[in-house]
Amino acid sequence: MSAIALIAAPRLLNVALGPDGFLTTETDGSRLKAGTTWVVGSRPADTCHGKFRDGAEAQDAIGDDKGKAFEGEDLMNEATRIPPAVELGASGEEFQNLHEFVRKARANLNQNCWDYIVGAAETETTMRRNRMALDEIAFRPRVLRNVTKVDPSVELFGRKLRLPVVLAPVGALELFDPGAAASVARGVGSFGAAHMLSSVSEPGLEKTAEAAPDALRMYQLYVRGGDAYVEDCVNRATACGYSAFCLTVDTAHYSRRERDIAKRYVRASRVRATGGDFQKGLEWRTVKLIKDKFKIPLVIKGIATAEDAAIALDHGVDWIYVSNHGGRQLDHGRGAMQVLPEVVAAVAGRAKIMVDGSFCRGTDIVKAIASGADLVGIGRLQCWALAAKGEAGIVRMLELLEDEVIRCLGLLGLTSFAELDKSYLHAASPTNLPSVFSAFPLLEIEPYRY
Ligand SMILES: Cc1cc2nc3c(=O)[nH]c(=O)nc-3n(C[C@H](O)[C@H](O)[C@H](O)COP(=O)(O)O)c2cc1C
Repeated sequence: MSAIALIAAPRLLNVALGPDGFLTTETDGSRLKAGTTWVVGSRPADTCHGKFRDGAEAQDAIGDDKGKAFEGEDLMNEATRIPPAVELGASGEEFQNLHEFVRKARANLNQNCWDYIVGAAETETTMRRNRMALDEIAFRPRVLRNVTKVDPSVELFGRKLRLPVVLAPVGALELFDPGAAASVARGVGSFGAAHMLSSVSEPGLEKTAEAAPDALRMYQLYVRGGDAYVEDCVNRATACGYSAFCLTVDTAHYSRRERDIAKRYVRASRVRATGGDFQKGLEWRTVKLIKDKFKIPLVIKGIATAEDAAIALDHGVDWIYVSNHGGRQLDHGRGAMQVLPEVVAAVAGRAKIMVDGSFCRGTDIVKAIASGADLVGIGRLQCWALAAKGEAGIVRMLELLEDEVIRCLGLLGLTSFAELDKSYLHAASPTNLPSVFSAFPLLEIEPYRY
């Protein structure tokens, strides 16, 4: 029996899924009464797989069987699908808003690890433009449409994802959690989103695959060796069941991270890094080599112009990843959401598109998909969630993003991403100054300077 949380008015009960498919209270084993509202975390009653270790199993148990399981009990009538007001803020979950991960991460991390997450290149202008570009988009909602049931899932790589979200490649995740990328991949797998493993994060390609064999995993490489090295990496990724191979191409030179320089601090993994000249010397020839020799879908991460998107298409690249590395590489670049429209136009449906850069809220994800992206990368927010609560933090972060996305789509008058397009967006003036935290106005982080 799998336990989930039940809210009946303000009383919190534990309920379990019995072998007959009915939900029963754990205290006395009685079946739930008609009209009882139950939720898992902050999510509506009919998407309760988040609490289960194995999302697929739970979806089978509850999602698919719900007609039979709840017939006669009237639990799944239209009225009870909508979570009650008491659910938000009273579900017993430790993290109820996304900004709570940031606050907890700040408390858990030392200054060097904290700066590694929040910092960017030089004046950190590109990073702030990422946020500004998102804030410069407003919604045009439609009303009086039945949005009782909103499904934010999408199909990619031949499988269903609960959200169009990939946890972006992040190096040195071991600074935030001992399980590092394995914890992230497991969390992503149990939730049902996608993960991209960085070649410079522990525990590495094979061990991360072993930790989350069923998760939708992609592998991102910094090219720090010759052709044989690249080919070996593609072979290993393919053998370990990664669904795509990614080259990050916006890191020809490592940027000036002035927070670190000011402290005279160099991260241990940077001291150990070798092969920087291969990164500097990288050319389209390597893209051609991979496409000519291998079948695995290829992602190019760090595309920032329509011109380079077009060259990538000429090389048969499968995914264009619009990114400026979270503003951590070239300073004074454009915000990712300023770049996305010209890339979408150049690609014209001939490849899939990922985008990242300051995506921290459900509304951000909806804006990207409305603008033509297929998958949205989450960078810093992933680090904060991992530093706050490890694997469980990753799952909870995704649950909260899902909750925000469902509410956003519903309030736009939409029941799925398939119905979303640019007509739901409008140019707008931002209302606040952008910063690495400005998606979370309730957050107070003690200011500091170097
Ligand atoms: C701490 C940290 C480490 C990162 N390491 C990598 C990496 O190893 N490879 C890579 O392609 N991108 C790396 N990135 C960039 C992310 O993949 C992503 O492009 C960026 O974080 C998105 O912006 P956001 O953090 O504002 O969401 C890193 C980002 C952060 C915050």
